[in-house]
Amino acid sequence: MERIVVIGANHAGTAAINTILDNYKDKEVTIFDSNDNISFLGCGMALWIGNQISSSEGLFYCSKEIFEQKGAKVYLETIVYHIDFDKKLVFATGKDGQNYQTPYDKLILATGSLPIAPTIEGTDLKNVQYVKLFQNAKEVIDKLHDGLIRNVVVVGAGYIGVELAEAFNRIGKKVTLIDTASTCLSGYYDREFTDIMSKNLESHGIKLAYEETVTSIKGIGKVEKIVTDKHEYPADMVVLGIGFKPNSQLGKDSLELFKNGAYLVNEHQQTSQPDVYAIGDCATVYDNAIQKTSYIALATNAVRSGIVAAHNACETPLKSIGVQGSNGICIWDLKMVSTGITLDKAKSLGYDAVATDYEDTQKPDFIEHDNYKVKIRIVYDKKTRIILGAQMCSEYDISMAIHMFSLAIQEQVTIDKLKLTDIFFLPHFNKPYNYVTMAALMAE
Ligand SMILES: Cc1cc2nc3c(=O)[nH]c(=O)nc-3n(C[C@H](O)[C@H](O)[C@H](O)COP(=O)(O)OP(=O)(O)OC[C@H]3O[C@@H](n4cnc5c(N)ncnc54)[C@H](O)[C@@H]3O)c2cc1C
Ligand SMILES: NC(=O)c1ccc[n+]([C@@H]2O[C@H](COP(=O)([O-])OP(=O)(O)OC[C@H]3O[C@@H](n4cnc5c(N)ncnc54)[C@H](O)[C@@H]3O)[C@@H](O)[C@H]2O)c1
Repeated sequence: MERIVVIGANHAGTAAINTILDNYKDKEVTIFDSNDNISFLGCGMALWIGNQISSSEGLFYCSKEIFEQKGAKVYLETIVYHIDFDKKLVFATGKDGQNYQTPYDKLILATGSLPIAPTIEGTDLKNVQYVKLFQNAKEVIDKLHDGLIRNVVVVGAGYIGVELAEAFNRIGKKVTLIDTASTCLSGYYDREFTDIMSKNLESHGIKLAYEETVTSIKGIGKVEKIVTDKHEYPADMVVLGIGFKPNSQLGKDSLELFKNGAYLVNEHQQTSQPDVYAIGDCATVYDNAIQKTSYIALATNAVRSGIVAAHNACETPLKSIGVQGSNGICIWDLKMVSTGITLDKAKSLGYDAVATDYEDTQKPDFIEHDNYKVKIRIVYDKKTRIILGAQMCSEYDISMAIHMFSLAIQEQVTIDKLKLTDIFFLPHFNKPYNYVTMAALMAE
């Protein structure tokens, strides 16, 4: 029986494991994960902290028991500390001290990512929190319950930072949001969109501290304030959300790596050793927007790469079709979605890129209720006309529309082709001259 070992059983690992166990009954699957839980949806953390959901119960969709019922051997709270890639052996130690030396025919690395730690004084103080694991969220919530936390400073105004700033504000904390960049969500949207989010955050009382670099975190035993190159802010809790780095410790000396340290994989999710696959946040993706290998840490990418690796590891050839980094955020009533690259990023990468913008209400004016404004930007290459990215925001749920742009980028569709694309009309949903068509028609 072919032996498949999977290291890491969160989103990427879970997708790979379920695909193997559900489709290939003739495989012996062994799973190691250092954590005591599987499949925690980090996206629920802000909802849980902000009291928008009553408990964390629904934030898991798989378990050790489910894998075991399907026939896998599962070792949780067991750290893999070494892999002998020549002898094809995985070395691990359990919480109880038990040692494992497990041979494999195929190995799937799903070790994910780690939060980036800033190299500043004070990160070891009490109440300086990273927010990645279920345990991190629980610790934050337990501390919030003791009533002594009033001022929360969130460092990093990316997706985690903005979502958590809202969550802390919702439960009555005084929140300061710091970023070195000149705006929030700068990796995902152009300024025309991020300004709307900044206004949204400010209007709810969140203090924005952009273009500031944290120089130290101060306190005696526990955090008391945070110092930047421009100001000081009182802080009873500091949350660090300045991005993820791939966790490629186990294979860094044996496998080829991308410039940020992620395992470099091909379209079959194979690393530089053909029997070793890497998936999710520890691996690269192929970014269709820029037609290059890249790194985009998202649960959706993790799941898809897990499915691809599982089939290939089980001798069913399957190619990854690449990703566009499609993403979304909802802060209070403001929904923002994007895919591909922003105009800023396109220009910085050397594209002769331009954007076409349009703003309108979602539905005809005679629809008097729930008829919100929608703002759209489509970024495209002036020479090739190929769509490079799209951004949308509204109080209306426009999220599904971004998927069309995701597919358009994947398939290298031009802005001109979009002009006359068949988009249906019904007043309950949209206008005959809808904003997607209008934005495309107005392209230079
Ligand atoms: C607060 C928050 C909100 C998020 N919201 C979203 C969202 O809304 N949408 C979205 O698409 N993405 C979101 N993400 C990102 C998403 O969670 C990650 O992209 C996803 O978790 C990646 O999955 P993964 O399985 O590749 O890696 P990870 O989730 O990092 O899992 C890696 C697993 O490997 C195990 N492991 C690591 N090293 C070892 C070892 N040596 N031995 C044994 N086990 C090991 C770890 O215990 C872990 O279980 C969010 C992340 C956070 C933190
Ligand atoms: N809604 C979602 O889809 C969602 C939600 C949460 C997280 N995620 C994903 O999880 C991953 C991690 O999220 P994240 O928010 O940590 O990363 P991110 O890349 O979204 O944001 C990091 C932010 O930190 C800032 N930054 C970097 N160094 C800094 C420093 N020294 N001081 C202050 N600011 C600094 C950056 O300018 C950026 O705004 C991302 O890939 C993200 O897309 C997605």
